[in-house]
Amino acid sequence: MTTPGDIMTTSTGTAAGAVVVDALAKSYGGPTAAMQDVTLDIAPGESVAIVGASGCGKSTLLRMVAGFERPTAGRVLVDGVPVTGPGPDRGVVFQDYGLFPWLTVRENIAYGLRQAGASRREAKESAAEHAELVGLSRFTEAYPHQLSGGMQQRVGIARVLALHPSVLLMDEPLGALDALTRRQMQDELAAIRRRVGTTIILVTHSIEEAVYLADRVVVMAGGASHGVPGHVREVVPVELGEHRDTTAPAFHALERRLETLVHAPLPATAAA
Ligand SMILES: Nc1ncnc2c1ncn2[C@@H]1O[C@H](COP(=O)(O)OP(=O)(O)OP(=O)(O)O)[C@@H](O)[C@H]1O
Repeated sequence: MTTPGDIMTTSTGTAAGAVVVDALAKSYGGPTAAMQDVTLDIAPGESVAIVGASGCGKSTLLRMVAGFERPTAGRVLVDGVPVTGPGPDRGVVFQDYGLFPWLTVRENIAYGLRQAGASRREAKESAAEHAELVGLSRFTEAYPHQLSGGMQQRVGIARVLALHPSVLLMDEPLGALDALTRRQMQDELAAIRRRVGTTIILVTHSIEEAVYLADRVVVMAGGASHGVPGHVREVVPVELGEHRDTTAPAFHALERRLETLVHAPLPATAAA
């Protein structure tokens, strides 16, 4: 079995985790499509945050990459392979941890591994390694209700990472946490990312979180309820190095630029 620090490769030996979103569209049948013509090229190991006003299609995009929903048009490719449904190459972390309350931390992390065919011993060892990766070595025998929200989400992340996805998809993973825990978990996510090197696509309402964690921030706009299909307004690179200081002037300047982009009005002609 691979360990948390291993770099994943495809069967051709190239680094895994390349995501191509190609002219993606989704309509739920209303007068305006939820999303239209969304194209993104995400490199292996890249961390991309998706931000935008409510209803612009962030979660819809993530669900289509996850394979939970089929696009109306366009396609998603992961390492060159079209996404036709959920798959082990993509791990999904949701806001509501989704842990089994009757299983311990170790059992929760091991569960997916056992389902994927790992032996009891392999699953146990890997669960212990991944509990350590997220700083929960001392809590492997605890049950979810004995843990704080932040700790439960760490279990949720460890459980997904134990399956060694080449792409980690996260929809507001820290949204249910208080501000202080959220900040700690952002540090944790940044550290995990440096260690594991998985491609990350993160949907967040927090511009600060996006600037803190991402290599690029995708700003989406529009949405069915705005009368304009959801679309990519701009993709902004975050060139602030590996260890970021949220109090630095350059950090604030980028936050302000992104806030302005997120809240910019839709073109009058398009919205008409
Ligand atoms: N299952 C569904 N059936 C019908 N409409 C849907 C469905 N899921 C999403 N939509 C619509 O698609 C649009 C995009 O929704 P989505 O949840 O992707 O937006 P979002 O940017 O993630 O929003 P938020 O920031 O509020 O979570 C919205 O207008 C929403 O009402």
